[in-house]
Amino acid sequence: MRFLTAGESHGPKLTVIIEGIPSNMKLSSDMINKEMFKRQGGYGRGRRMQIEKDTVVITSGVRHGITLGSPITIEVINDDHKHWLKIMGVEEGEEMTPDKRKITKPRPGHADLVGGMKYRHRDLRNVLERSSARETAARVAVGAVCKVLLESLGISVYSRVIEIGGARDNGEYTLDEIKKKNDINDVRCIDETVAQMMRDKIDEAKSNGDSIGGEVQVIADGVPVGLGSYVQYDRKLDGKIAQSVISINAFKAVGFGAGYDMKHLPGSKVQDPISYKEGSGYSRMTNNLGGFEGGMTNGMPIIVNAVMKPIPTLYKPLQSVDIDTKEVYQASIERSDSCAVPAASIVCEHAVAFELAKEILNEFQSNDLEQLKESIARHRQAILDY
Ligand SMILES: Cc1cc2nc3c(=O)[nH]c(=O)nc-3n(C[C@H](O)[C@H](O)[C@H](O)COP(=O)(O)O)c2cc1C
Ligand SMILES: C=C(O[C@@H]1CC(C(=O)O)=C[C@@H](OP(=O)(O)O)[C@H]1O)C(=O)O
Repeated sequence: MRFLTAGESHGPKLTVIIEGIPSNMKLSSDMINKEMFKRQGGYGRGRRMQIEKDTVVITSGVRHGITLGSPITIEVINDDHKHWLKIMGVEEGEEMTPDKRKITKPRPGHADLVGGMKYRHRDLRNVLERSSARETAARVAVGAVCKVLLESLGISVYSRVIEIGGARDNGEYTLDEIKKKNDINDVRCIDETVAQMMRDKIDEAKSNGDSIGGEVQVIADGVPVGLGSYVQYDRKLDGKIAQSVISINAFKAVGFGAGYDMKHLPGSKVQDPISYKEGSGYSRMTNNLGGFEGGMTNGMPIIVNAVMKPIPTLYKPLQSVDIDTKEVYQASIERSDSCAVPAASIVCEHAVAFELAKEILNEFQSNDLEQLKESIARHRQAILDY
């Protein structure tokens, strides 16, 4: 399975083509929209999210609510586009007046300056339009399709926010609690007291003209044993997931299970002892490794923790240099998110869902959904019998 997204942040729409989803799977725009809605929300987002109503249109690969096995095309309209017609210059006969409208002031922490140098753009809007995290809406649409597939195979993927700007939810929860409570509030944090501390941190950053980041957690449950492989570096599934997560705008660190804490723990507190029970087979007595051994899933829930940096665009000006005049200036802005960690946790969840679905479709016969289910059921049985 593969996908490609296209579209500028303030262009008419985002488009994504997904190839490789099996035939005969139920799929509707509503199934995707419920995930899109979750990404759009979240405490700390800026005015843009009040303009957009992220709903998808499926324009290929589905008939009468059933996938055909052919490429699925999904479109997400940018409602904000109507305010940017002249600047985007996509209207028939619409002339650009580059001198007035071009962006020559790169924002620190964005792709602006390096992107301009690399693609030889003197108008940095040509970089920022595509480097914007608007693209993550398309990635959630893909992940939503993957989640429908995974659910039909008994695999659930969900996420929550663990920390924002130092306010951390250290609660120990069962998988069931996390699954049930992962959408309880606008910061996606299970502990209500910590959730309020997170909102306060966001408000504080905003009123200081600053921004904050945080940490999210994605969990995947019901994953078959043995996805990924130790035999070649680029077949290790934890590596693929890490790449996918770090490719999300502003994600700077990723860990599995005890992750970053492993640096100060002894081996006896990190490796997960193996147990065996007639009828349910092998298991691990703990899950410090987050469901991976040797780049392969070991049957324990996959636990991915990831850190998002603070939003780079700040109301409090940061120094930069104009690429035309070479003059130093203080970058200021009109609108931006001050924290997008809750929204980004949804993006992360969908990135992991994509990697899992892709790996499964790679590993098992999968032209048609029933064929895939049978193939996975046989595999699960063989693992039990081992
Ligand atoms: C959901 C989401 C929303 C974001 N919103 C903004 C924003 O409003 N303003 C901003 O400057 N950066 C925002 N970002 C982060 C930038 O897109 C990102 O930092 C930038 O493209 C540079 O990429 P890098 O941080 O991965 O190097 C957002 C990221 C995500 C995931
Ligand atoms: C549009 C989205 O996020 C945008 C990501 C973003 C950035 O620089 O990454 C900047 C902001 O856009 P604008 O400059 O239009 O206000 C965010 O709103 C979205 O998440 O759908």
